[in-house]
This record gives sequence, C-alpha cells and structure tokens, in this order.
Amino acid sequence: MSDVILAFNCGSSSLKFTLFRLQAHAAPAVLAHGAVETTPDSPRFHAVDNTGTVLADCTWSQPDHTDKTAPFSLGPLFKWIESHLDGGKVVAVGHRVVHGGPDFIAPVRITPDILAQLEKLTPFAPLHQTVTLAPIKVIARERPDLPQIACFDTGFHHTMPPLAKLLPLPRRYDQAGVRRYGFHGLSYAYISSRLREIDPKLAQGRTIVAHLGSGASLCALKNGQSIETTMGFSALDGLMMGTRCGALDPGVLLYMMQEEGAGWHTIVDILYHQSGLLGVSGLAADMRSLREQAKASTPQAANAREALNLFAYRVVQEIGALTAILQGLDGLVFTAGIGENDAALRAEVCTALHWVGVRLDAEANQRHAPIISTPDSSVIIRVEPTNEELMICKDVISTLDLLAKASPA
Ligand SMILES: Nc1ncnc2c1ncn2[C@@H]1O[C@H](COP(=O)(O)OP(=O)(O)O)[C@@H](O)[C@H]1O
Ligand SMILES: CC(=O)OP(=O)(O)O
Ligand SMILES: [Mg+2]
Repeated sequence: MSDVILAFNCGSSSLKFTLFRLQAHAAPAVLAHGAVETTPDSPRFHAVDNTGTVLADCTWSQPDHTDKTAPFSLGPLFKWIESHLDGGKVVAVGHRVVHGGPDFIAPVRITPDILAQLEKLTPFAPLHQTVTLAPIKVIARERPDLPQIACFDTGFHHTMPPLAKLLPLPRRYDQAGVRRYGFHGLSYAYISSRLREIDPKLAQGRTIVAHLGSGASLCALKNGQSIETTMGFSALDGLMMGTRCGALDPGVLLYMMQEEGAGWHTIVDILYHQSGLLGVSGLAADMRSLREQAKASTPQAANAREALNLFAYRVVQEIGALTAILQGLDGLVFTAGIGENDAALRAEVCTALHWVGVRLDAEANQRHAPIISTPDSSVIIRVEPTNEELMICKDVISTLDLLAKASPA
C-alpha cells in the first residue's frame, strides 16, 4: 500500500492541491493535482492526473461552519482522494503558510501551540495568513490524527543580510517584528534547487528570479541564496501585481486617510484588491484577459495597454535595483503564470535590459524554450516552471523523516 502526501498551496480564491506518492529510491510521483474554489458562490472542484486527463470537474455544496476562520469542509476532498488512491493512504499534509514571522524559518509540524503562534502573525499578512491557515484548521477539526506541516513562504529569505531586512523606521518597530521578510520563498527555493540541477555554473552566480503570477516579486540569488527581494514586510510591496499596487509612496496612504477619510478596511481593499493591473486598466486583473482586451481600439483598451506597460516598467525598474545589489547579472529566470507564459512581457523586459548585455532569442522566447537568450548574451535568460507543491512535499518528507518508511518505486 503506497503512502501519499497531500500538498496544499492556498491562494485567496482557491485551494490548489497536489497528491504525491512517496517512493523509496525516486522523487515523489505526482498522482493528481487540482483546486477547490472556496468562494461561497463557486465551490467548484477540479482535478487532473499527471498527464492532464480530467479526473473531476464538478461543484460542491459547502456546509456552513460556525468557525468563520475555517468556514468550509474538506470532507468531500478527502473522500474523493481516498476513492482515487487504489488502496493508498494520505499519511501527511503539507501547507504553504505565507508568513513565518521572525521565528519560523524551517518547516514545522503543526501543533495547537504552533497554530496559535502562526495566528498571532496574522496582522503581518492579514489576508494571506488567514487564508493559508484555514485548511490547517479544517483538517485539524476533521482529521485530527493526520500530521500537518507548515512550510513558510518567508523562510527562504532568512539569508538576506540584516541591512536588507531593516526598515528605516524607529527601532521599536524592528523589535516588534516590523521588518522586511520577503515572500514566494517556496517558489524561489524550488528554482534555486532546479538551477543546481540544470545549470550548476549559473546556480553559483548572480541570478534574478522573476516570480510573476497573480502575486509577483523578484528575488536576487547569489550562489543560490536570497540576498534581496522586492516584497518586504508584506505581500503588498515591490512589483505591481494583478490587484495589488506594489511599492507605494506612504504619502498616498496619508492622502487617502486625510482627504477621503479612509479607514483600515477601505485601505486594505484598495491596496490588495482594487489596484495593480485591475486598478490601472479598470478592466481585469488577469494578464491573459488584459492582453486580449488591449487589442481593441476603445479608450478602455488604451488603459489596458498602459496597465501592461506599467507592469513591465516596474519589473525593469526593480531588476535594475537588484542588479545593483548583486553587482552584476549572470542570469534571469522567468517563472509563475505570467513569467512562464507571457512571451510579450518577457520580450519587453529583455529589450529594456539591453544595457546589461541581455540579448533575447525572439524565436525561442515565442515557444517558451527553457533558454531564451542568444549565445552572445552576457546574461542567460531562462523560462522555468515553478513547483511550490514539490517543495512542500519534500519539506513534509524531511520533517517527518518519511523516506525511511516509503515503499520502492
Ligand atoms: N498564456 C498566458 N499568457 C499570459 N498570461 C498568462 C497565461 N497563463 C496564465 N497567465 C497569467 O498568470 C497569472 C496567474 O499566475 P499564477 O502563477 O497561476 O498565479 P497565482 O498562483 O498567484 O494564482 C494570471 O495573470 C494569468 O493571466
Ligand atoms: C505572497 C503572495 O503574494 O502570494 P500569492 O502570489 O499566492 O498571492
Ligand atoms: Mg502562486
């Protein structure tokens, strides 16, 4: 009977999951992956196997739960998993937890005490932390005997030098944990380990990884370790995103408060949900949809084009800053939904980086090839799919020392 690990990668509107089968002498094998939409109006469940064949596509009615911080059930998901495991058994669950605060760097087994400590970090990432802790609470309620491991999005950036973590505020804020942490660490940890496999020389050099998804950030890697990143204290900082503003003059917040009487809830909603590509275009947060709408000759399409241009401009601007911190650039890796799929964005960014010695192979870029720079480019440009779920699975295996017990492949 095979042991299976369930990895959750929880976002604001969906719970993505991947099921891995443990193998004694091989990498974990993907059995299925999918998503549960947890918004009340669309409790949709979708799953495919490792070849992309659809295994499930249906809606689930969700019973109401009194615990408003974990208001859904994962019973139907576990039932579905168990009916598709051929006698296999889920032995542990790993979760991407967005904020580990100053103390949580390595993955940790969740106990009631650890959960309480993670909840205390909610003010650091009010939306993400609540959302990523919700499935942990649901499973603790519905499957109390199942070991659960928290894997932190902030953990990978603990190697940033102290100066990169310090905010220019009165000292008491740093003492209260108000400092720069960085996010998307599971994605960067995966890309860093992947580079060691596919390009060991580059892995030892100076590389910027561009994780461009709904949330977006850049990470400066030196010899495989994070030395700087564009997100800081919260997942609002840095690049412009789908609905988030990215770095913003704090004077704008003062203006909103003073001139519009905006309170915490209004400001959270504007900065997290109404800004970024959505705010500037007035049309959509989703890059693919915006690219389509930008083709029209309407005034709204002009706004869409400006939103796309600003997105690229911010990426170029922040790559410039990270290149200065790295004191040069050997590699640039594009990853996540936009980074992996949007050839136009990559082309715009690379054209603007001509001064650093970036030379793009336009044909390779169009077909999303693994290497999209020309041989004479002084910077190697790569497109590499991220795999946060595999990192979560590996963290679960090492934390619980599961490999010793795994059956052969
Ligand atoms: N073929 C594509 N071309 C351009 N953008 C794409 C494509 N496929 C996905 N995207 C964009 O990727 C983004 C989502 O990225 P993803 O990494 O899945 O984000 P998240 O995990 O944060 O939800 C969306 O803006 C989506 O439009
Ligand atoms: C930290 C963060 O921004 O995560 P996501 O990209 O999933 O929103
Ligand atoms: Mg993501």
